[in-house]
Amino acid sequence: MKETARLLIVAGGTGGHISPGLALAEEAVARKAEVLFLSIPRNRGYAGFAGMPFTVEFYDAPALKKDIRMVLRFPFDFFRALKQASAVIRHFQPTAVIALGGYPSLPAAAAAILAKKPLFLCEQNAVAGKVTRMLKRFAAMTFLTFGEEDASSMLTGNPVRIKLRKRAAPYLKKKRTLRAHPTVLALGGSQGAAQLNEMLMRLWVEYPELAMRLNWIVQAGASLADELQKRVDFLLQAPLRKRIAVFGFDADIFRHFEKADICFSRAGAGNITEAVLFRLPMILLPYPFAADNHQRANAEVAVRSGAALLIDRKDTDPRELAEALEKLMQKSEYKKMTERAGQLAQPEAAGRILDEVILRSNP
Ligand SMILES: CC(=O)N[C@H]1[C@@H](OP(=O)(O)OP(=O)(O)OC[C@H]2O[C@@H](n3ccc(=O)[nH]c3=O)[C@H](O)[C@@H]2O)O[C@H](CO)[C@@H](O)[C@@H]1O
Repeated sequence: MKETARLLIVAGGTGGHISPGLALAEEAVARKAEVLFLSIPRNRGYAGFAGMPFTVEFYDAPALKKDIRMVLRFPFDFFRALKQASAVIRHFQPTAVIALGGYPSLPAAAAAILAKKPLFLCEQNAVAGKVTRMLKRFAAMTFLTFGEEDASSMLTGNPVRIKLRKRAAPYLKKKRTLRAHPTVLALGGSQGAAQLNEMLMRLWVEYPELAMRLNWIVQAGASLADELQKRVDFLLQAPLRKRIAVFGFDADIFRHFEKADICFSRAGAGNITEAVLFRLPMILLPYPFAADNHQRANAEVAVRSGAALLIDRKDTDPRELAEALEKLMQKSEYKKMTERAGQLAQPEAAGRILDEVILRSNP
């Protein structure tokens, strides 16, 4: 990369958008580019911003909600954010603007188009979000985590932070074999998932023999972990209790990936991207109310690749989970799925995206 590359990276909202944005920013700084990261005030306290080697600024991108007052105010709020983003662009003079999707990207992407700066989009999900659909035709390129490439999009995978790539590298290199007491890592996503917690609780109660053949690490969500722990303590016998570790949220989630043999999780793009980097076969329980049912579409990609089994239900019946676990505990099935998970991994996503951005924006 030439010294003059100046990248404006726009990401806000949940970790699922910000984290790949940070991965791109880190990679760009490692290549000696100048980076300005633009987010929204709600994310001011986001832990991942601490100690980053680039400036983070905030602007007031309005949310696209179905509330009548917000809809009426939207044009004014959007225009204010557009002016703020235009000022940032005038001042920083980026050679390219990379938007990570979601409403926090929209005014800055519009400002980039008006200022005739090359715009690049990253879409994390198998069903493109509203903002990606709106902006795609104006973008120099759209980078996809999942799905089919076309003339205006490239399948690169979802960028992951350098630290995670380093920690996952040994797992991606070596073959996994099924251990005598495999560890299931259950992930509810950044907020936790009550349905997933309850399905596990029922499995432990209704299938105690199966439960005793496994160890369990459960990321239950910050607001849900205490309740799950209380029920574990109250309802389960000591030998099974000892096999279960529950926590709410851990900024260092990767140490749990390092201990796991099987991943049972929601089908967020981040969860899937990270699990396959550790070659973990997955049992996916998509969040049924996600926009355009995108978690189901994400899960289907992993299932078609042979890296995951799907549980598509809104209730907490644990029968399919028990069946999926039994299937994964067959050595040949486990081996096949862990290999397929490794094939889905895209550890070089950030590098590939930056190569393309630099090439097409030609600083
Ligand atoms: C409910 C919903 O609509 N969720 C969406 C949201 O998910 P969300 O923002 O929750 O992000 P993902 O599910 O993609 O990833 C969760 C992230 O949280 C991290 N983590 C999780 C638990 C923990 O204890 N510590 C920790 O650091 C994981 O490492 C991962 O990076 O944005 C994603 C990207 O657009 C979408 O694919 C998801 O469908």
